[in-house]
Amino acid sequence: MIKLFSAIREDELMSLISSIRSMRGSPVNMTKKIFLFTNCIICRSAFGKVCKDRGEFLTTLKEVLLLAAGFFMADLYPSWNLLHNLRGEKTRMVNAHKKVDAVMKEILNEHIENKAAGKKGNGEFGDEDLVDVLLRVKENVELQYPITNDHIKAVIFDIFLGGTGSSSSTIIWALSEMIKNPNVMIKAQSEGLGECREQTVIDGYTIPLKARVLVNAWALARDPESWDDPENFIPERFENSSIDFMGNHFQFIPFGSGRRVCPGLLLGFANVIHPLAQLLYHFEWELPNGTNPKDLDMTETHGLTTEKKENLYLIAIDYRNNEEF
Ligand code: HEM
Repeated sequence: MIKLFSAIREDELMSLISSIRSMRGSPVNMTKKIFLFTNCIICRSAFGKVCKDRGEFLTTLKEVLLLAAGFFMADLYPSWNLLHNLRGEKTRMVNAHKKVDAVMKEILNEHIENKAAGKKGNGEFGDEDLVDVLLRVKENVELQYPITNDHIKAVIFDIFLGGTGSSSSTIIWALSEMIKNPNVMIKAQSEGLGECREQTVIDGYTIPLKARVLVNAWALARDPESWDDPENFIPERFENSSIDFMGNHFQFIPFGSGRRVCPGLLLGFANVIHPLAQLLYHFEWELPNGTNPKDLDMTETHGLTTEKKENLYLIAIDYRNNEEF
């Protein structure tokens, strides 16, 4: 499946490289470009095409990413109704939900109509896409818990949400770290490139039934007991190391671990590694206005994915203009 989508990745990558090339040395808002890029890959892979009114929908998607994991007083005191809309969060959530639901409904209805008109599948290659498969399962398979259109809309949105920001912010952080650590960039370029089900006691702490447990993956990856010089970007630390990102080594779990491990792990990996390698292969990168890489703002935002707060603007210097992909 991941291989099947490689044609889509290549196509989007080619457009990305050409559009950066066309900027001819002017600053490029890489944050925006890469977010659109990963979203196109996800939409084309899962739903057969990019969605209509994409600009507005992506703004809503960003709002949802922020709202879904922001800090709200009402989470601490859920029975205090007054707190629920203290700073307008509830209104923002309801509005965002309405917009998202309208887009999901449109995707779903289009699939239902195409099916009724006899189309075999809505995938880019004429076969079934994810929504077609879910609709088929809904209609033809006897399930203990039948799925409804609302479930399908929720899955589509999960894919949008899980697949877009996660991959794009990984690329943006990797580019930003490499701008700050030019030796790593040069090296890379020269290489060519839960929820608790039963009461448990862990380490003397009682985890009550149904407690919401959040594993602090950020702290694990920065634990000086597991990592030398953990605050610094030293990708070489993974060379000749048995630790990988598949969820088996608890010092490093960027995709989570266990039964709730990221189901998009392989797709996410493919969506990050190849584009990043191509961006490094085709261009030299500089900060605009002669900014010193050491001064690049690396402030993080709070949200479902940890985005870089300030957009990353870069100047691409085209040094492989005529070479093939
Ligand atoms: C670099 C890219 C990605 C990263 C770093 C990432 C990371 C994660 C993490 C940390 C989780 C939580 C795991 C846990 O709770 O233990 C997760 C869950 C999830 N991810 Fe990803 N992800 C990426 C790409 C994707 C893609 C491409 C998709 C889908 C197309 C996706 C869909 C999901 C979904 C649906 C879940 C929820 C799974 C569940 O709760 O059962 N992710 N991801």
